[in-house]
Amino acid sequence: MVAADISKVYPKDTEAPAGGVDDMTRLLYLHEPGVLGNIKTRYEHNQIYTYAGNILIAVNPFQWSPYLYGTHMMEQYKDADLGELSPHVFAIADVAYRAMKKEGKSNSILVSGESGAGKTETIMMLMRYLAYLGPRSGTEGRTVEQQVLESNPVLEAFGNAKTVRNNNSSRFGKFVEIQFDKEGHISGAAIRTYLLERSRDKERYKLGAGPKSFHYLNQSNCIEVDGINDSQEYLATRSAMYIVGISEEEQEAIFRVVAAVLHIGNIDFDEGTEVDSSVIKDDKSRFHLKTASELLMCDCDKLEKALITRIMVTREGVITKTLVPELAIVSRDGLAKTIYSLLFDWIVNKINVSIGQEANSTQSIGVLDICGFENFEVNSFEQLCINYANEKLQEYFNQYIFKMEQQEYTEEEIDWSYIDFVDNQDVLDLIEKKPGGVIALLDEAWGEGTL
Ligand SMILES: Nc1ncnc2c1ncn2[C@@H]1O[C@H](COP(=O)(O)OP(=O)(O)OP(=O)(O)O)[C@@H](O)[C@H]1O
Repeated sequence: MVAADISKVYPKDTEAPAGGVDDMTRLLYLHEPGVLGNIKTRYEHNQIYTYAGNILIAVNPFQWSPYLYGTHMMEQYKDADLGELSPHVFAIADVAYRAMKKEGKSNSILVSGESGAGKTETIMMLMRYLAYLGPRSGTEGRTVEQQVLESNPVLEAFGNAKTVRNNNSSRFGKFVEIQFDKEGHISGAAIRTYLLERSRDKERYKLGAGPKSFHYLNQSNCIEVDGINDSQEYLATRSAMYIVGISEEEQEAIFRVVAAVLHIGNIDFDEGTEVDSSVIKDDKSRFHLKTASELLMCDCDKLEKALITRIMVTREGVITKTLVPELAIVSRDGLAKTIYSLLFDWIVNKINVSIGQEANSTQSIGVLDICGFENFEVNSFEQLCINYANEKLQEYFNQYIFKMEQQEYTEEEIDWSYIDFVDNQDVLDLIEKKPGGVIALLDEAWGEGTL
């Protein structure tokens, strides 16, 4: 028996159906325990999807159910109104597709959730269903949906990493735009990526010493992952690269760049003889510097200079400043990250050329895959960017779901009780508002050369 203050107890709907309700708006009491309880009840009845109005909540079942996503299911959801059948990801795609056709306007579906929640799988289902609704007309061979799906292994090979939560976690945001012609048939697709997390936990590329010997790979002490066979993954990546049209020569260049990034990470510095300066630490570091420059086909001396100095543009003119070893490391890591993300952008561009983007497309359905909020023990600039992006999405959600709806009720003089929601305007002001906002402070630090 527990004694509790009545004001702190949430009421329970004693007459709620045993299997829960398929739309949260039908809950008698709409509070957090009620919402979570409903999701749990449904999950126990093998229902992983639940609506909250026109938003779909999905619980990752971690077990495959072919029945749930088969052609038979697709046939049922085609042209069915939202809410007519059990909640399903196909229903969301169907609404977006029909609205696009009816209004002749593009639509977007936002898929959000924390790492491992099932975003990537959900997006695959959305694409399969859209390809089912509007197959590309008059073309032979692979469908756009197939091509977009085939590009996944390549994107994953360069954009994913193992995290504590997910062995194959996407470390980038993705916006897949499926383009349609006037008849509603798929006419092309484009993949846009953003917010790539660039921090990453063999003889031709001088990688003989193995992953343990590379600073960028040995930080986590996790070199092998159960159930993942690196040589098989490598072969799969190579064949996926051929499929998306990356030639043998280009693949060779890609691996050269990746190897160069690893070698750059192993260049260490010592204090130089001049004040606030640094030099390449020893022969080992010099070997990595030389190998990196060979792989990148650039001048070794110029690469060295780029690492241990910084060029600053001031009102008085351009100044070359030497860097202390700690700052040379920052500059080294910055260079490695930039090279890696440019490589990733290049690969994405290559994939888009191969899929065939329609330049004059007027209607499309975009599917946005974005990591949910992140809060690690040590958070970096990348977490700030991800969390800021999520705050912006939350603002959009608040704007559309709460503020506008409530405004409409007021205007139409409908009797309603105000729903309390957490307005995140303060957080956004903190980041955006000038002066004093985080962005303004970062700008200033950048200008002064302290960043
Ligand atoms: N609808 C589903 N049915 C069955 N299994 C699923 C489903 N959704 C996700 N999973 C399982 O959960 C795993 C993680 O899902 P997924 O990779 O889609 O997560 P994510 O949200 O994209 O993660 P991250 O943000 O870290 O990339 C998948 O590899 C798959 O095994």
